[in-house]
Amino acid sequence: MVTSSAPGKVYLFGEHAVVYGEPAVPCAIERRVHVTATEIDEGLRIHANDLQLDGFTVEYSGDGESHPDVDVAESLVEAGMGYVNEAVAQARDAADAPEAGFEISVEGDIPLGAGLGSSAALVVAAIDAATRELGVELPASEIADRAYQVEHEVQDGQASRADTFCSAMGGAVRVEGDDCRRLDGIDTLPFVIGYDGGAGDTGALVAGVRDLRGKYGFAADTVTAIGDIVREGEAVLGTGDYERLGELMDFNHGLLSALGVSSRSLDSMVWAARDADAHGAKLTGAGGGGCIVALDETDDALTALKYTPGCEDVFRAELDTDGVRQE
Ligand SMILES: Nc1ncnc2c1ncn2[C@@H]1O[C@H](COP(=O)(O)OP(=O)(O)O)[C@@H](O)[C@H]1O
Ligand SMILES: C[C@@](O)(CCOP(=O)(O)O)CC(=O)O
Ligand SMILES: [Mg+2]
Repeated sequence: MVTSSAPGKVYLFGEHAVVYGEPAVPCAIERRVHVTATEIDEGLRIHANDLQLDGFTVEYSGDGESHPDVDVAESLVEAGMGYVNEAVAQARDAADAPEAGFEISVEGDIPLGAGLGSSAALVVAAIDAATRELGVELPASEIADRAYQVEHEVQDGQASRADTFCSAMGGAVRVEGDDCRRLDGIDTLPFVIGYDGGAGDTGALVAGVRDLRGKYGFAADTVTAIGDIVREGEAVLGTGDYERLGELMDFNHGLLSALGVSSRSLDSMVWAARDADAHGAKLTGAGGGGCIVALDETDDALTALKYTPGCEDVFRAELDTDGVRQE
């Protein structure tokens, strides 16, 4: 039996645009998914107590064919099983053990579908735990690559390498197409996260941006402009100039909003943080609902968000310099 964990992330800059080859800077946070893998004779049994959908807590176990008997959209359950099925397929492939059976248990403290990268953390931790259980230790870069293949597959060909690379390596990273690297010397950033209790459909939101980008030249220009913000932002990152970083985060949020991926509750949390004098605030991840990230080393944004209607949870998230690890 092996347990591995991997962190979630926030995007300082660049989500969505990264899908079209612009750079992005995601940062790992100290919220993790833990996956325990135990080799069994054959098949796949999955326990995922965290798969909370519309207030239901679901525990399912399946062999990839059967479905749990729960009153939630089958597509959501299939997606949840899909990530684990594909991660296990990658582990079998990496360990050259095509017939290996597994019991997989998943638990974590990252809200699902909220822009904090729970899917990437799940896949990265699952590949690490399952390969180690088979006696194979993969380098983090290979786990990142295999986890990307999984997200790409499960999300219908719509995924960048950003989430999976960040979760595997930890820290602040920079991803531009296939070029993925860790940014050295970034040990701390004062992240405050506001969560509206909701979730966005990553695939549908990415498809919406893709359609707008195809339809209007100015939408394609907006995607390029997000890339410009990232290029400006990465130059500022090492200086610790939170004022400028915040200004760029605000601009990034405006452009994401123009691309149609914000929501009323995300906007209201962003404005609550700004009104409380955070350096800046933006949605993180696919959007539609879920989380915002603000930059504030005081408790002011934290307190303001606590009293913001529509904000269900607020917490400080430390930058996690550790990526995937065995527990
Ligand atoms: N702890 C978990 N247990 C089961 N499934 C999970 C878990 N964490 C993530 N998932 C899967 O990942 C999906 C969320 O991924 P996604 O929509 O990309 O949002 P995000 O990555 O921002 O959380 C969930 O709907 C579920 O299918
Ligand atoms: C919108 C996107 O840039 C990030 C999605 O992040 P999340 O799954 O919502 O945490 C998609 C991607 O990069 O694969
Ligand atoms: Mg995801």
